[in-house]
Amino acid sequence: MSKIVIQSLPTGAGDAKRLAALLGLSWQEIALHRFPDGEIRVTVGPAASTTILYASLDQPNDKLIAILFAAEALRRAGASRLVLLAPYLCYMRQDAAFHEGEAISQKAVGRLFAATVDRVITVDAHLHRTHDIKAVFPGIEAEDLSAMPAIADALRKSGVDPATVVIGPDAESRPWVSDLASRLGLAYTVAQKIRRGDRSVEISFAEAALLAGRPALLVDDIVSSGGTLTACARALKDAGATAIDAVITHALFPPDMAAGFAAAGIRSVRSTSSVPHPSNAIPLDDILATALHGEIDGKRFPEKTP
Ligand SMILES: O=P(O)(O)OC[C@H]1O[C@@H](O)[C@H](O)[C@@H]1O
Repeated sequence: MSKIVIQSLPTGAGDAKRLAALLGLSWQEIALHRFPDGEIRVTVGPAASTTILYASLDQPNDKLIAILFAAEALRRAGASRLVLLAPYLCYMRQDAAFHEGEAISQKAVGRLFAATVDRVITVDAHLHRTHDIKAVFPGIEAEDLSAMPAIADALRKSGVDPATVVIGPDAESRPWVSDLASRLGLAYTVAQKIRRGDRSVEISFAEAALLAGRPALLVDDIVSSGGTLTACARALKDAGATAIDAVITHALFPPDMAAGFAAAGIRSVRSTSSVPHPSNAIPLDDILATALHGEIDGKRFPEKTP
C-alpha cells in the first residue's frame, strides 16, 4: 500500500489534481453513481495509509453522504489516517439555535466528521462566534487556514491603488480585513450590518467620510445570496467611493448573479479557488500544499518559529 494519496469528489477534481501535482502525490477521482431513487453509490480508488479526501463542501448535502461512504470504503481498504481537506466547510454559519427548536448545524457536522476522519483542514471557516475550530471537531486535529496571504499576493501582482480603503461588511470581518489591509499597507474600515432575512441586509458606514473620493476594496469570506455585497456596494457609492472591487474566499453565488453585482456598481469580483466558480482568480494551492507538507514528511506539527 502506498504511503499517501489524494482522492477527490468529482466537483473540484481539477483543483485537487493540481494540488497533488504540486506535492508530487498521486490523485484519484472518487466515482459517484446516482440510483433512480436518489441514493448514491461511491467507488473510491486504491487506499493509501494516509488518504487525503479533497472535497469543497458547497452544495453540501450529497457531498456529506459521499464523504461518509468514501471514508467507510477507505478505512475497510486499510487507510489508517484520513485527512479531510475541505477548502469550504459547510454549515458553519448555523452555530447557534437562533430560534427555539433549531438545530445547531455546526455542532452536528463537526461531530459527524470527528467520528469519520482524523484531521480536518479548511480555509476561512465561518467561526465568527465559535472562534476555535478545535471546539467544532472534538478529539481530532483541525485547522482553519487564512486565505488572506493568497489574496494579498494576487492583489500585489495585479496592482492596487495606494488610496484604496479595504472594506469589511460587518464587525465580524474585522480580523481578516485588518490582516489584508496591513499586508497591503492600506487603510480599512468595517460596516455595520443588520440582517433582515436570507437575502436582505442593511449596511451603513460610521466612517463614511474616509470613503469619499477613494477606491474601495470589499473583502468577505462568503458570498451566497449576494445581498451583503450588493448592499455594501450601494452604501459605498452613496459615501462617494470612486470604484468598487470585491475579493472573496468562498464563491457560493450562482454565476449569473454577476450582472446584478455590475448593476450595483461593483467593477470586479474575484474569488479564491476554494469553490470552483467563473470568478476564481486566486489559487489556494500554495497554502493548501504547505498545510499538507507535514503529512508527507511525517512531521505533522512542526515547531512554530517565533
Ligand atoms: O449576503 P450573502 O451573500 O447571502 O451572505 C454572505 C454574508 O453573510 C455572512 O454570514 C458572511 O460572512 C457574508 O458576509
